[in-house]
Amino acid sequence: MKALILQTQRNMLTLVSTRLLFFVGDPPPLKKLSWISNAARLHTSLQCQSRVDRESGPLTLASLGFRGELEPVKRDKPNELGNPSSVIEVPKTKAKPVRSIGVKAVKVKAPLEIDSALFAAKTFSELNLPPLLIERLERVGLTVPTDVQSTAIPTILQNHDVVIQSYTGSGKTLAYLLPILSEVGPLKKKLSSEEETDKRIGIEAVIVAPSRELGMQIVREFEKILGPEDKKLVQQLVGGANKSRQEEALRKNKPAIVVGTPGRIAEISATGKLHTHNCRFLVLDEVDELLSFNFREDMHRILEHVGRRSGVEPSSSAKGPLARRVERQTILVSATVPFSVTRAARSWGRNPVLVRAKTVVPLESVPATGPDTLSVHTSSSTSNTITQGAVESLPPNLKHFYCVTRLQHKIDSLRRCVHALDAKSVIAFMNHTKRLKDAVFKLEARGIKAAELHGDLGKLARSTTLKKFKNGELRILVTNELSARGLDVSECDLVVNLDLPTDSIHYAHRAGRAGRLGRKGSVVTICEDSEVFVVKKLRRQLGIPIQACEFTEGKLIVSEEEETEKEKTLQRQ
Ligand SMILES: Nc1ncnc2c1ncn2[C@@H]1O[C@H](COP(=O)(O)OP(=O)(O)OP(=O)(O)O)[C@@H](O)[C@H]1O
Repeated sequence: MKALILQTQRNMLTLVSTRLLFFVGDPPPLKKLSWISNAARLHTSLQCQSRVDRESGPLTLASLGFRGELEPVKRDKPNELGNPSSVIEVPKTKAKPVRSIGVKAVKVKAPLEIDSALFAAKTFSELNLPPLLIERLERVGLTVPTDVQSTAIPTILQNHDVVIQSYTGSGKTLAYLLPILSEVGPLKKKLSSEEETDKRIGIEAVIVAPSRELGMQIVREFEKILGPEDKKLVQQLVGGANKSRQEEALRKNKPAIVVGTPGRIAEISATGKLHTHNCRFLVLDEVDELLSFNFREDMHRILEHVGRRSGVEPSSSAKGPLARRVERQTILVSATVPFSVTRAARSWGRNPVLVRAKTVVPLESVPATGPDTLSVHTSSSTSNTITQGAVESLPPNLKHFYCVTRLQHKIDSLRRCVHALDAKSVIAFMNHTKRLKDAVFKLEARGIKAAELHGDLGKLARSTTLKKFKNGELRILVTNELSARGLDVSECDLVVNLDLPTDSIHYAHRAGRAGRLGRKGSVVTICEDSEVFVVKKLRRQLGIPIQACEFTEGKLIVSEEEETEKEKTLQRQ
């Protein structure tokens, strides 16, 4: 009996520890228990290290380490950002202190004062980037940073662990890529000879993305700046590609930066062919997606083997390279930052800060409790708070519509929609992979060049289709959730939901494929009559106008909507 009780207690401890590893989601299913017990053992040692000292003062220019030339400008003069004052007042949050095992109770802080003029850089050269890097940026026509870049770059250069949240297509990739290139590789800042002799070996930056397409896109962004002469500094480690060739390239080229998908990075890391103990930067792009259950095991390996968490001393029992690990800077990026990300960032980083467009706030001033998903089935009383992130993830120039049609007429509605809006480059989202082919067939039969893109296709087919779409050889890309995250096709001017997204976060990421970097774009949801209530719920959750429309005689006609009593009541709740 005693043995049975002891065993039960042990099992319970294992489950509790595992939940704390990622601070997200529901407990894993029983079939994962063997992994869980290993993870729990590891976690027990980590838990002791996870308490980090937090500086108690507010985040100021000085705390970010900026020099005199960036001192605050006069308060009463409008600054270059158009703010009435040069100081951004971050409102006091109403969050209560959080108490959860493994996460330190969070104190609500007084309003912060951060100099916004600092983040109003008009050129990349004002951002303290090395001259060689500026030269390369100019060579490819990049001279003016976006808001999120002018905020994130100096913050990352000051070694802060950061969460970068900014709407889709606002340039988050360069926001972390440039500070990395100013510290790693041939374009970096010139170091003193003393520092230069302290040569590091192995990988210095690991960038993780949830899909091959996004991984490859990030690699291309690096290569664009590095040029043919230095492009071997970066190695892609995406799934679906030849693993032996990737391993060979690691051995031969000795890259300093790797970009890949969690599965492939974890796989090669487990073979001992990827040396990441000296890694200084760990970037999780689309972090909220990477925290999903699908990636847990691989992410766990990556988080444990890439450098050492900031503020955590190597454990006394660690031997060999483990004992000599370099402290890493953790950078988490997404247009949507649910509570799971805030919690994870607090646990993995030292004094992490949240960069949101033109502002920087300590993460501890941001609430970290609440549901992690924005399902359209959540009650409307909670939806207001939980969807704040989704609203901020939408590009301001997008127009949102919905049109009602019968299921069998959806493709016809899509054709009319494309013609009425004269859209040149369209991404149409569906939920079921098997139906994509049929939709493409119907579109082609109507004389529209279209192709399908989904995860069941081979790597070559995926990249060929994407290339054709980017080149303008295809007018409509019919796809599933695979393309909702990170895909950057600057010409895309229309996103169509042929099936409804599951929640407002998915709506936001799908919508964000259009209207990139300040361009105009439209999002049209084609739904059945019985689905209109879901669209209205999304509209309420996101706080954006999604107007009812129809397409008649080649024109988009926006209809006036009468709010029913029932809707008004729902809205008041
Ligand atoms: N400062 C800049 N000047 C000109 N173009 C830029 C600049 N910064 C980024 N871009 C371009 O803007 C496009 C969108 O950038 P990026 O893909 O990084 O956006 P994002 O915020 O990561 O979007 P998502 O959330 O959808 O992943 C890219 O084509 C990129 O090359």
